[in-house]
Amino acid sequence: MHIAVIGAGSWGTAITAVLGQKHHSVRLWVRSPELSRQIQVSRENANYLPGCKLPQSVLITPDLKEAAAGASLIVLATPSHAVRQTVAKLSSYVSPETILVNVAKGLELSSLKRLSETIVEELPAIANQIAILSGPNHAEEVALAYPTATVVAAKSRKVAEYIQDAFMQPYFRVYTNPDIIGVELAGALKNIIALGAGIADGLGFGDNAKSALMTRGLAEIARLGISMGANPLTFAGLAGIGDLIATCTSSHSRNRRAGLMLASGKSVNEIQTETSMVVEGIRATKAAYQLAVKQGIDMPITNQIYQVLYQNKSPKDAVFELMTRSRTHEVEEVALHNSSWD
Ligand SMILES: NC(=O)C1=CN([C@@H]2O[C@H](COP(=O)(O)OP(=O)(O)OC[C@H]3O[C@@H](n4cnc5c(N)ncnc54)[C@H](O)[C@@H]3O)[C@@H](O)[C@H]2O)C=CC1
Ligand SMILES: O=C(CO)COP(=O)(O)O
Repeated sequence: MHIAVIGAGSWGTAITAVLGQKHHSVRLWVRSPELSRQIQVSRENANYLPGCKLPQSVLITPDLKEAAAGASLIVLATPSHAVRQTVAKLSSYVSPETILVNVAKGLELSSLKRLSETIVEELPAIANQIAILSGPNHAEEVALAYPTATVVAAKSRKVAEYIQDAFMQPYFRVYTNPDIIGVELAGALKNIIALGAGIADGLGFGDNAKSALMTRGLAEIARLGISMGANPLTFAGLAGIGDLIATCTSSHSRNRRAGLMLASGKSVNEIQTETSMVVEGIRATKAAYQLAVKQGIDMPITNQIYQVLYQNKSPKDAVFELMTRSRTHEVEEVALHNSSWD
């Protein structure tokens, strides 16, 4: 099996280590020729994941053709904003048998499409071989071979199981799920709530606030997801609550860290300038805000974070507005009709 990993940020590098320990033919595409040379020599990506040694067998290259041509499995590990353009460049190296798994978490801002939808548009010939891998997976911990679990979602069970087998390691356990919509939306939208978790921590709130934010955050993620065709149970799984717990509580989370910076009064521009790594939640908040309007779905936390990011609202005012909204039920009206109070 020849595997290409496209993108050498933290996650692409950690995934290359996982796959390189198991497979002989793994190629890593690095956008910057200079960084590619450095990794080739040191076997380590000092810019994005220092300390993670890549096996000698892994080929490191800045040449997309050399990485991807002839690959039976392509792992797409760029940030979400680069997915469409990267896939378009890959199209000449994809064969009718190629399987592609996207590991970026986000939405396309210009179209509000899920990333798998944009990939299918660019690679219609392999539409049924496109999958998503998502879950509570910080690259820093995967690099240390700490026990980790994740989910691969694909239309076809055969494709999902092919990817499951390719990735499975004693420290990296992969589950399958046919719900691409749910897995993909859960991964993209949890980053918004992670910004909120950072804000809550930065303002000095306690466990009650964090717990309420995560629980009600998941409720609005699920509400939007279900309106778009997701399976509600996916949000109770690794890609849903699992990823939300990891990202809202971890010191590794870039989105949570960005939330801390927002609480300290920094603007979005300042945060993006000071952070060399991608903070997906900043774009995801704008996309989800627009999607919620389009779908007619109430997403109060997303709405407040949107105002903090893009309309200069103070985090404290956002918290006050969330806490003093008009009273509501915990469970959706439609579900209340099926439950048992009188
Ligand atoms: N870091 C992590 O632990 C995890 C990250 N992810 C997701 O994986 C995706 C990639 O994240 P990271 O590897 O963490 O990013 P990173 O911030 O560590 O690195 C970003 C990488 O993207 C490259 N890049 C930036 N703009 C590009 C463009 N226009 N075209 C091609 N490449 C470009 C950079 O050169 C760099 O290699 C994100 O969607 C992230 O949410 C998912 C799970 C875990
Ligand atoms: O999705 C991720 C880990 O699963 C990465 O995003 P954060 O760094 O914000 O947690």
